[in-house]
Amino acid sequence: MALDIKICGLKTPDAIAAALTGGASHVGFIFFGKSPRNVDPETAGRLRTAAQGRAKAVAVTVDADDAALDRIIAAMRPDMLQLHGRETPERTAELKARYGLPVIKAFSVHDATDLAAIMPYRGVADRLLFDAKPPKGSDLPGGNGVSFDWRALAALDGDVDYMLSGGLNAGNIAEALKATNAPGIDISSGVEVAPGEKDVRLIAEFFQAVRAATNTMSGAA
Ligand SMILES: O=C(O)c1ccccc1NCC(=O)[C@H](O)[C@H](O)COP(=O)(O)O
Repeated sequence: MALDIKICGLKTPDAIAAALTGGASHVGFIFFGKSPRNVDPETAGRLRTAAQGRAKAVAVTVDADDAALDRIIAAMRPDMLQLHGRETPERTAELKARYGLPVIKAFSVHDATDLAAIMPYRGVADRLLFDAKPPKGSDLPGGNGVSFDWRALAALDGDVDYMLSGGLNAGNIAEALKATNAPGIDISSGVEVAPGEKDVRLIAEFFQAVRAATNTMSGAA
């Protein structure tokens, strides 16, 4: 099965073009005021057109209310919604029904005990995303550029569809894929030169590293 690759926190046409050229399956737009990657819905709506028919455009929100989500959905027309806050299973189901969109639910992980949190979301969220816990003092629930111990995911049932996230970069993606065999990966800070500033060269290098890693793994199988 092909590996899904989400480049998240995109804000410029150049960065989106680099993500699509590299072969991103998903491109993510952040709607969170405190984030250096925050975009307004209208800007995201213009930017996401480049991805039409090439990659899924994901709206990333954090405990957003209906009014904020209505505006995002109307202006951006996302293919998927990513819930990166404390949205309950009930709220997740409600949003899926309200917008008729597939939902990615994010979970923060430190060790295998954190995986118990996913149980009530199974059959509700379409996909899970495992991210590291934010460092102390961070204002951001995601996009912190920190990893968790990937061995925590060894306890997962084989049929859980998820994206591995948190502190990935060209230097560690081979090890991350080897440790987890994740069906999808998600990256933001690892392709930036400063918080919120994507770099087209780093994006290209990340895709190269992913290709090298997956070629090595398929050769070894
Ligand atoms: O990236 C942000 O600024 C952000 C802010 C608020 C909620 C979620 C956010 N990012 C969500 C993502 O999917 C990131 O790609 C993920 O957390 C990984 O980020 P990184 O560790 O920087 O690669």
